[in-house]
Amino acid sequence: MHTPKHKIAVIGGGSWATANVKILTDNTTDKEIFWWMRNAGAVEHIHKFRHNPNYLSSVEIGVPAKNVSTNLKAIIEQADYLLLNVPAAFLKEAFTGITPADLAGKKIVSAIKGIVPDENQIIGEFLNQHYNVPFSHFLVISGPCHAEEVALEKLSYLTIASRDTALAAEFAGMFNNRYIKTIISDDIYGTEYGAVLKNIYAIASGICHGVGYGDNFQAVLISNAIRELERFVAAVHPINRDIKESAYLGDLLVTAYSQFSRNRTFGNMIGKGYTVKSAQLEMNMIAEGYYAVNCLHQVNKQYKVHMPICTAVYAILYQKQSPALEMKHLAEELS
Ligand SMILES: NC(=O)C1=CN([C@@H]2O[C@H](COP(=O)(O)OP(=O)(O)OC[C@H]3O[C@@H](n4cnc5c(N)ncnc54)[C@H](OP(=O)(O)O)[C@@H]3O)[C@@H](O)[C@H]2O)C=CC1
Ligand SMILES: O=C(CO)COP(=O)(O)O
Repeated sequence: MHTPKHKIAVIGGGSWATANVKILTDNTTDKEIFWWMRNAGAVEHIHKFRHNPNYLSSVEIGVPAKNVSTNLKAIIEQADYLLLNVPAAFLKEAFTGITPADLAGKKIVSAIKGIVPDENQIIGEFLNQHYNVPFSHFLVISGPCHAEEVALEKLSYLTIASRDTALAAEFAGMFNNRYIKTIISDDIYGTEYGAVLKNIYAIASGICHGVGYGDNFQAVLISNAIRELERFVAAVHPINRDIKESAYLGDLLVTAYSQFSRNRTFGNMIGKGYTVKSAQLEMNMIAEGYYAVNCLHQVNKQYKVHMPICTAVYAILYQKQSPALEMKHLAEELS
């Protein structure tokens, strides 16, 4: 019987997990794909109809039915690579019952763009400290890429970062395909934090739009956002990086401007006067920046970086400050 060279388990059942299953399937190198999600009804639907009923439902699923399951431990056991797509706020819950021994020797790729609440850790730090995952086995996937455009096979560029760039290149070889190009990086901290921050700036962008600012102001907001992002990642992990690369600036631009962005959509609703709860219910998808801005507020107590945009978003979402007034104050600070 043929034994595939690599076995990759996609963990999570939302839009990005579904897009990643498609990307991996459309790469034709020798590998076996497994897929875990918590929703038993969705698993049953995929077994029968080969489509995820709840997210990117047009995508045909090429993973064999026997490899799609709600049993996380069993899925992890069979794989050598785990590709994490569970929103950061629910990662601890998803990993209930999983031990460091279960993850021993696994190579773990995070496609999550968030911070684990309460721990206030990005995913690499969280897995390292709570599950003994060595950084040499940890990779990050990021860059400007919306799941909806993957479903349409629109050309996209994703950055794969790891301290071990040979490992990043190995994974890239199983991931790139005719519409996905991959870029290799060794900047895991900058890549993770850059993705976390751009979600918060996309919320700010949506709020500005919601309260009535136009394209002219939004351009100034985003110019300031990239400088704020650069200051923060330089404080956390000072290396020589070009902030104009697509994993940083590119992801900020797509999220701040795209019609597909969950974070921008959420911010727009807040700007228009929705409460956080009603905006979340209306969207039915996860805006990571909402959780992240609270965690970042805690993390930045240590670094004390000047972050007026994050501070304004925090004040609006967590201190019930008026979006219009906060944006008016922020506008006085921008240049
Ligand atoms: N969508 C995109 O284009 C991209 C997303 N990402 C990142 O991927 C990650 C996943 O986001 P995405 O796929 O978009 O999310 P979606 O909003 O599409 O899906 C949300 C996922 O979270 C699960 N979920 C919701 N509530 C809970 C809960 N209380 N406990 C456990 N799980 C829950 C849902 O499970 P269920 O369906 O069972 O409720 C579903 O699988 C995020 O970090 C995001 O930033 C990164 C790049 C692009
Ligand atoms: O990370 C993304 C695009 O690169 C997705 O952003 P949203 O979660 O705001 O849709």
